Amino acid sequence: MDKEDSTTSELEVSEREANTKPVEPQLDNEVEFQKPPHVQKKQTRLKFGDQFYALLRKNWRLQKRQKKLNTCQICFSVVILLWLLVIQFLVSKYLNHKRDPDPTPEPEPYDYLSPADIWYSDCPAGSSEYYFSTDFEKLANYTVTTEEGTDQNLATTQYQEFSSADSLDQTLYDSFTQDSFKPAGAIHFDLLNVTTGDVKFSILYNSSSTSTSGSNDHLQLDGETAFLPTLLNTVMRVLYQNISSTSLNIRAAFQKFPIIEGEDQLDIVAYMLGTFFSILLHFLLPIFMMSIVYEKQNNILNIMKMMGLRLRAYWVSIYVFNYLLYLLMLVVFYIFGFAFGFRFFRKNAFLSHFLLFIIWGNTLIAISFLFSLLFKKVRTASIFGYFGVILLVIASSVLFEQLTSQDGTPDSTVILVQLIPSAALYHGINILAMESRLGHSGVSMSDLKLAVDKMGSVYLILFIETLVLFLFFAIFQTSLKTVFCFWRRKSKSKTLYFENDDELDSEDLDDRKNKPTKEEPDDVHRERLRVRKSQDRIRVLGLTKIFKGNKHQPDKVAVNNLSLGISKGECFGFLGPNGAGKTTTVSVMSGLYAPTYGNITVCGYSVREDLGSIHTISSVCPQHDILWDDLTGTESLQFYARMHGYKGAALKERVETTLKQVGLERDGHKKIKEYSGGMKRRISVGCALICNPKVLLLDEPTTGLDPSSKRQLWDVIRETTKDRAVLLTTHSMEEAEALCSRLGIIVNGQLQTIGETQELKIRFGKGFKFSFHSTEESEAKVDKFVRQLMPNLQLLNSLAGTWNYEVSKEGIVLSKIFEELENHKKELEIDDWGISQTTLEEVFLRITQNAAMTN
Ligand SMILES: Nc1ncnc2c1ncn2[C@@H]1O[C@H](COP(=O)(O)OP(=O)(O)OP(=O)(O)O)[C@@H](O)[C@H]1O
Repeated sequence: MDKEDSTTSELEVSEREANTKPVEPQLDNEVEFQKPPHVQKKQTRLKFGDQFYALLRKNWRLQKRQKKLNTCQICFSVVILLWLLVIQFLVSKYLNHKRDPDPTPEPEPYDYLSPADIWYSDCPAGSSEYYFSTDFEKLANYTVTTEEGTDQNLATTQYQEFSSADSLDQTLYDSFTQDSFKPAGAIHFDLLNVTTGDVKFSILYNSSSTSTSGSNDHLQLDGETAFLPTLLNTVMRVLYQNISSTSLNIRAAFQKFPIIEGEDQLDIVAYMLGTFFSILLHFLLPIFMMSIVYEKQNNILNIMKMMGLRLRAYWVSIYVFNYLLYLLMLVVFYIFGFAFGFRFFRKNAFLSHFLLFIIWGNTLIAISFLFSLLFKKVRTASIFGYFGVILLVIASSVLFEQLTSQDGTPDSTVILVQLIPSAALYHGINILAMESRLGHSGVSMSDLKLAVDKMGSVYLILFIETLVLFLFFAIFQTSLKTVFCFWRRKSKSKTLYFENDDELDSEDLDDRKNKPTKEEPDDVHRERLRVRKSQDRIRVLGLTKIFKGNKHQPDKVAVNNLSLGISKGECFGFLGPNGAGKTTTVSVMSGLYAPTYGNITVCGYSVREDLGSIHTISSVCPQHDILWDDLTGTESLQFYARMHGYKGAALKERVETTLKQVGLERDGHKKIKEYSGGMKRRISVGCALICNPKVLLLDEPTTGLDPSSKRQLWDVIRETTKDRAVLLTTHSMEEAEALCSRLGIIVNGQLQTIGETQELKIRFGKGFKFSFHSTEESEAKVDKFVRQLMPNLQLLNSLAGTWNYEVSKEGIVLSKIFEELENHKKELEIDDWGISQTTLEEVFLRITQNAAMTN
């Protein structure tokens, strides 16, 4: 088995084992890492299922709290359906008219017909069924000669004959009142004299439809009569060819079929459904987009990634959750659609529209995923979403109608327009609306061939489009990035990335493109060499992070060849001015960014290869509070705990412990938006602590806190440092002094110094600060006295009787100074005096100023 295979199978086994318990790292030994990182057994990753479940619960909770939006969602469907109902009602009331029954409509006046009027050479041979009211059967046996001269028998046309005109009329009338077969037309002979050539007949036609199946309910007056030529042509051919008299005397009249009682309605709603249902079914698009963009805008997605979120779990959970929302909307849509009695729902087979809507739900989510990549702000996404949806629906329906309204529009054009998914949806709804409008019986799934002919292409097109949209999204979201990273790693790993630390020696540094631009300080260099051989929990090994620039901006080297190590039980203070590269280092450590060069190992796992393992043992508290306003403190903690595999009693206990740890046990039930700034900071630290990490990254955890909250949080950090490696970035020297055993100061991405706090003060402080306060008259005297006492004294400032000096360490004997000053205090009229060591703040300022001067 090769290395890759063995790693995979071990990973699978450990994932299976971890099914029943939260992911707990097993690394807490005295000697933590026996082997070089790249050959260690991989730690299990956070599980997809746990993350999926945590995300689903979180989304559900947030959705439940959006009461206004939920009500709006439900109401919108109902309002649209009600609106259509009102339109139909108004049209019925004011535009439709009642139809009185007429079982025997009067024929129009008879007229003489000449052959030129009735001879249709291209008339198809009729295969429809016709009714005849007289003894016409004998004519059927005569042959008909077509234009081309081939013989055609009238017998191919089915017919039924009746003994009288009345019985024919009655049968036709009944065929409309009962659900029986409906003929296309009938001939009612008043006179048929074969010998004299006198013929008089009425042609009865069903003006409601050209086909026999189209007039189930009642007759309509606007139908076409395309079948007439067939009928008439057949009869006339027979007459001309078989009546023996040379002078034909034909009189014919048209007569409508009998009319049954009813209403002639204009089914205006059927023509509006395409657009209105489309709007309704697009309505969730902006909501889907906004929820995705919200997490992007507030950096929540990035932080979740830093906390170990697997992108696949994230997108699958959004997909499933949004689809459930869509189904919920569909249920409301169906309930009211059926309740309001829309023909669309009643007449078409359920499967015909359900299938369309089910596929469209997927298409909608795919569109929302893709569009959400375009926006960074919720506001822009919502404006674009709402206006865009209406524009999209109207434009696609107008475009579809314009390009396909002509008779004989080629299929290719219809398919081409449907490349816009909204146009395909519009087309599908329109087909079903037209098939179920008044006078039509809807699409029936029992005639599968017909159903597939009508709707098959729409389903197929939407289905393919959905797959393509998801594919595009996957490419834009991940694949390209993965391919790019893989290619970069391949091409650079040889020279820039050292898998085995033993390969690194000082010469390697010079080989690197990111070699130090100037001689690096001794302490920094010593740390670089130390960390290579160390077993520290965090090992930063020659890390360089370069952000790619663009046309207007050059590349930005945020971190430059940084090496440092942090061991268990150590809280390392990472100091530096704004933009120094602290957050970038933390981000690389937690996997948000890949290192450009160099590497970081956490408990032996490399950020380049074992990020999944790193996320099970490390946690980060970001610089800004990234929490969901509508979740409570407890729910926020539950979310991160679930992501790390905690369930049931273990979850409850862990959340309670953490709430207590950060001093929020009484406020867990409050929503985050009701928290003060300090409480938010504490819950953020809680979110980082909830998974009991081996390595804790705290990025300015106390920024913006009042002194008392700050001290409370310090206690939490101090307590938690005991069995963890903690990296703390801060701008507060007081905080660094209170919490950190070692400090590193970074400026412009380069580590300037590293060491223990006290050591740095001694090293970088010029010595001591001396100050005194005296009466105005004696100031000069005291100044002269102290200058004699401490020859290296340098006046910093004098203000309102207080004089401040700096004095170097050389030649200073503190006990002698104390003695002399106390002895002469009264005589010199000194009210107060003091001597103190240089503060960390001064060290920091000195180092950053030096760095600025040398750069
Ligand atoms: N995604 C990014 N793209 C481009 N440049 C970036 C990006 N993130 C950070 N930078 C740049 O990298 C440099 C280091 O930024 P970083 O946020 O790490 O500094 P910092 O020390 O954390 O500062 P602060 O104390 O203000 O948080 C800055 O110049 C910043 O503008």
